[in-house]
Amino acid sequence: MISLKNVSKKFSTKQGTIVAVDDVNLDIKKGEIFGIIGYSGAGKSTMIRLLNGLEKPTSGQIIVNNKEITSINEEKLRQVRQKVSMIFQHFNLLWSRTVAENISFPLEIAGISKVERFARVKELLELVGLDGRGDYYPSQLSGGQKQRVGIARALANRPEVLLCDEATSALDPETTDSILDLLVSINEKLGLTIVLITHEMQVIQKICNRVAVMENGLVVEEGDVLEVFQNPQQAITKRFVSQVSETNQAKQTIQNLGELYPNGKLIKLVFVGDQTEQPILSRLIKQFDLEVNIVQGNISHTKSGAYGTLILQLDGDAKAIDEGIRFIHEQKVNTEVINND
Ligand SMILES: Nc1ncnc2c1ncn2[C@@H]1O[C@H](COP(=O)(O)OP(=O)(O)OP(=O)(O)O)[C@@H](O)[C@H]1O
Repeated sequence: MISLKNVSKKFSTKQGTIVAVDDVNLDIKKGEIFGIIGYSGAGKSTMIRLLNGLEKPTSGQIIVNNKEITSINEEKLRQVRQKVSMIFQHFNLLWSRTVAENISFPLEIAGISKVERFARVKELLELVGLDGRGDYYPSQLSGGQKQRVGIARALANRPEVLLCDEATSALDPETTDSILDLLVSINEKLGLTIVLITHEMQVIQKICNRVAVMENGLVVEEGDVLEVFQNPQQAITKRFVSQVSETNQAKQTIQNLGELYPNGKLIKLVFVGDQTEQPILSRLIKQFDLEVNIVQGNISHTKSGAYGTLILQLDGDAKAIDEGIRFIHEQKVNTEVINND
């Protein structure tokens, strides 16, 4: 659906050249929800602007829907862009127009007749859960409802790709969840390809099939969300994953336990899918002469399956601890010793 081949984007500034996107290769498949995560300045906005043709790459190729958008003329680019829509962090609604008129706006530009526009707006209001709100003004709506208008407007011309630019960053957690649910439902109902940029791993965890992690313009890690959660490779990815799997309180507990039990070992187990149902812990306690304290445990649900972490403190003699850890390894559970103190 979308392919980036050795794409770089450089900006010349008074301070010198900034490489906002650095030799990126990506393939985004039709119908998937693909997330791009990174901290501020990583290059996410530039990436999304490259995908909708608002920026031209300094080098490399971008293929959207079988069209190489870096070399086509303005007219052809406009045709491709009609199939690529976007929603924004601050909604970008027209405040002097009603909800229905906002949604209708791209249809007017496309020259759709009034009767057809009316029918399509009605359909879209239902799709995004805003039935009966067509005559409201944006200022009369909550943040989540404003984003629903943004989504309806973006879908008006039946795009094939929806780009989401930090679409839930201005919303509270509960509203974020409802907007993410809506994105999943339209992805499934309409077969729409969704590309989102975010700095929140919760968003990736909840709705994405695959993720690319960006740092300093580079895609430093990419893969299936469940795999990335299970086995993050880069330091930055580990930080993002821990945003979801470890609370600050638990980090504090780990530190405290490290001080309280200087001879023990703290280990983190990562379970995926069926492993979350195995009685590994009870077998560990029965088979080895170990004191086992549970420091923290949770199960997160990603779009592709369950993922759980369990932090244990193992106390006993060094041999028993090593054997216990070896036993867990043998169960093919990803194990990491957090401290050796
Ligand atoms: N038009 C521009 N001119 C000069 N530098 C730019 C321009 N656009 C982006 N940059 C620089 O490119 C780098 C990447 O910026 P970008 O906005 O893509 O990152 P980001 O990950 O989206 O961060 P944020 O979430 O803060 O927007 C930054 O160093 C930024 O200052």
